[in-house]
Amino acid sequence: MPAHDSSAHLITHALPSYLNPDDVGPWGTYLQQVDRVTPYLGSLARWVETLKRPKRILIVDVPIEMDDGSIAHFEGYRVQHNLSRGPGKGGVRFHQDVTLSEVMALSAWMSIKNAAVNVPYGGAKGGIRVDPRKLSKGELERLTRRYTSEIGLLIGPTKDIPAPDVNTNGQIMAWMMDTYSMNTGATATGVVTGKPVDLGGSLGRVEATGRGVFTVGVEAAKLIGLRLEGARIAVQGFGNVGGTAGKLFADAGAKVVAVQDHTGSIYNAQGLDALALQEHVRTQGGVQGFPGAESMEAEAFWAVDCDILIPAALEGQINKDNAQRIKAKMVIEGANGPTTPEADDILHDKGVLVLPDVIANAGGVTVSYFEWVQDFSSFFWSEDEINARLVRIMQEAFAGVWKVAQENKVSLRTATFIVACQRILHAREMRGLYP
Ligand SMILES: NC(=O)C1=CN([C@@H]2O[C@H](COP(=O)(O)OP(=O)(O)OC[C@H]3O[C@@H](n4cnc5c(N)ncnc54)[C@H](O)[C@@H]3O)[C@@H](O)[C@H]2O)C=CC1
Ligand SMILES: O=C(O)CCC(=O)C(=O)O
Repeated sequence: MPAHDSSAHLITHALPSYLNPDDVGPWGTYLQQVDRVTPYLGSLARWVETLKRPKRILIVDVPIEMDDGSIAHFEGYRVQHNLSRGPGKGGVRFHQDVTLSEVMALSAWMSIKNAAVNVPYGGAKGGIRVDPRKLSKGELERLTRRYTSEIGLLIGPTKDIPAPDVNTNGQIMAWMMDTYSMNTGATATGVVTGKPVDLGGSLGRVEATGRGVFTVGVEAAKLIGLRLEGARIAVQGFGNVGGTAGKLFADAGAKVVAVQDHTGSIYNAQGLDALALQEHVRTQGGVQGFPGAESMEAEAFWAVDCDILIPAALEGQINKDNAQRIKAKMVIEGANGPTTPEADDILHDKGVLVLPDVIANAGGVTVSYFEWVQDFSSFFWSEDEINARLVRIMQEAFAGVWKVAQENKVSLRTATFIVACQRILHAREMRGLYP
């Protein structure tokens, strides 16, 4: 039901019909997170409604010719949640379960994340409801190009800059950059990030999100006295984010004991060879059948004996049904929105430290920012320089959030929202409302 301002003011807060305040999916999770931060926003709280309404939502029909000559239609989205701090920024997801509610939530978490690490962007996200594994390479390219043209009125190097997310990669970004450039008549490398290095991509971007997850994990482990040497790690999702994070923790002396992905769940108490597992996933499409591991039931994964749990797949994976069984001392959210608010409370009561997505997985967009800056200046940095700057930004942002959490006696998630929402709403207040 739309909420009306019952006062005598002319202005109402009636919600647009497409926004459901009782959403039980990712958007609902995000709304609850905003409600939790509102008491800490002081006078900026009067602007908080801005965060509950995406600025722009574009829904597009994406028709393509399939290899068999038939015409298939796919539903695509680009949502710009908030543009107060700069152009929209956020990835594009190709997945069979993509919904508008999900893309809205993902775009909102981008606004929070970009403000939390202080990169000069608003938040945006896109997606197509499609299982890309069912498409040929030609169909995938046609889908990507048609989608890029359809959202072409919103994106651009100074307007909104897409990047990879689930099931999208450097090749998809190359097609997006090429399509946008052809449509506008000039090569525009800065229209997307996460491109191949030969096309204006940045060294270190592929590993950046996982490296950021590792960096905040190391910082938090020091703060709670958790030794990484020999620490047992469980990872859900062994793609770009989970695979890199797992490998970096293993390189630091930890043991990756359990991994779950869309093909199955595997376990080895002595530790899995993370590099070999990455290669297995690359060639076999998933963790199933990895030599030297036993398979386990999907539900048993959540109760596995471990010190650190890294959800790095999809939203809502840690919920009221499995949170109680989690044995880890620390959860590092590589995925966006992997923990529901009920599960957050259960983990808090159990004394499990949760490093929230909006800071823990911000390494990807941080190096995307570096890529965008390098594209504008056509001057490219070394990988060492990129990694050093990434680690510094992640460490400083995390230390700031930790301090706010201690001072206000709130979770790291609410602390990150406090820092980020203050930045976003202060920018809104300073810019004002009128052209
Ligand atoms: N790629 C990036 O730079 C960033 C990604 N993220 C988030 O990290 C998460 C993973 O993204 P990527 O690694 O980029 O995607 P990816 O496509 O490389 O990997 C996704 C992984 O999730 C697994 N997965 C999918 N459905 C699953 C299910 N039902 N159960 C268990 N596992 C499942 C897949 O098997 C795969 O291992 C997403 O939530 C994404 O939004 C966050 C920040 C940046
Ligand atoms: O690199 C980017 O611009 C955004 C990556 C992304 O989609 C995310 O952080 O969730």
